[in-house]
Amino acid sequence: MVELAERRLLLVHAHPDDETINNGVTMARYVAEGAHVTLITCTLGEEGEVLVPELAHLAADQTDGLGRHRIGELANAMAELGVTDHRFLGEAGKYRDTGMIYNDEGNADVPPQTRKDSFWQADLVDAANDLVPVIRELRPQVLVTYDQWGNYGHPDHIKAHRVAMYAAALAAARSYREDLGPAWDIAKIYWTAMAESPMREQLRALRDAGDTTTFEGMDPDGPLPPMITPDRLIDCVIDGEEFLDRKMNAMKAHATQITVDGPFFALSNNNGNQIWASEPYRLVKGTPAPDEDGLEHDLFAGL
Ligand SMILES: CC(=O)N[C@H]1[C@@H](O[C@@H]2[C@H](O)[C@H](O)[C@@H](O)[C@H](O)[C@H]2O)O[C@H](CO)[C@@H](O)[C@@H]1O
Ligand SMILES: [Zn+2]
Repeated sequence: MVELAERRLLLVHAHPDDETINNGVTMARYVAEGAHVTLITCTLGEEGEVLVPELAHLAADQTDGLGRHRIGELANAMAELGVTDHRFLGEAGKYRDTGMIYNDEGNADVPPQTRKDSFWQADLVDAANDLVPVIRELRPQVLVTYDQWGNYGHPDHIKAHRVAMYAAALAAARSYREDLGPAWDIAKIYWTAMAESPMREQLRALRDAGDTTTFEGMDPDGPLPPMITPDRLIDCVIDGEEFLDRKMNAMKAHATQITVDGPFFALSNNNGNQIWASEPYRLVKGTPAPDEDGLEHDLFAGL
């Protein structure tokens, strides 16, 4: 078993706010347990919406200052979670937020009007070469990123997945780019996920409470969108009620993106603690080491 102090976790996300939404409890828990937690964020989120009226001028089609502003939001969110090592891929602003241009099931046919400096347009090898030295420097035992569809089809999420998975393979190749540091093979790779039954439970709670707008159109007993993973495909669940407050405060730090009356908080207002205090994962590389319930409850299990 890897000693607590020696445990190193690397997370690769597309925009500021994704890390907290998907893995806030996980990050806070491992920091509290003494692991080294590193977040790589691939873009500044320049094309995001601005939910704070007084900051509307920051929008991409106005002063285009949102990306710089979200650096501060991310720093505040990381302070809430206790994460001290958070970096931008390459450097802050190197890869620009592509914008919300949905892909059907991750097909890479994003419309040509995507900006040339967008993350989606970045050369995959060049972007991976910005991550390989970080992997070889940190030598993490565990990597977390999105699935092949970026979990919900956003092109920056899909690209972050591709860069993370490709960089993990390149970093492990002894003969690849010795100038980028000694090879390092990450033992376990997980894709962050949203599990079916907790989502159905929360949808039921919301609908029972009369909320028909949050996750509009999703029926607790009907078909769910592809972003929701069937329970049988979940390998690990990180629970942490004791870290939920930190996660919710970190979500609030991303004020231009997440409002307390929006869907992310609606569930917490309606007994949604379970959904936000429980973070599911799919193990895509490494040997599973499940507990008696058939699930892992530690990303470092078996190491
Ligand atoms: C969670 C996440 O990935 N957020 C992205 C996403 O934001 C969405 C986008 O602004 C869309 O226009 C809104 O309707 C939706 O509510 C938002 O979640 O895409 C942004 C632009 O690429 C990105 O900055 C943001 O971080
Ligand atoms: Zn995102």
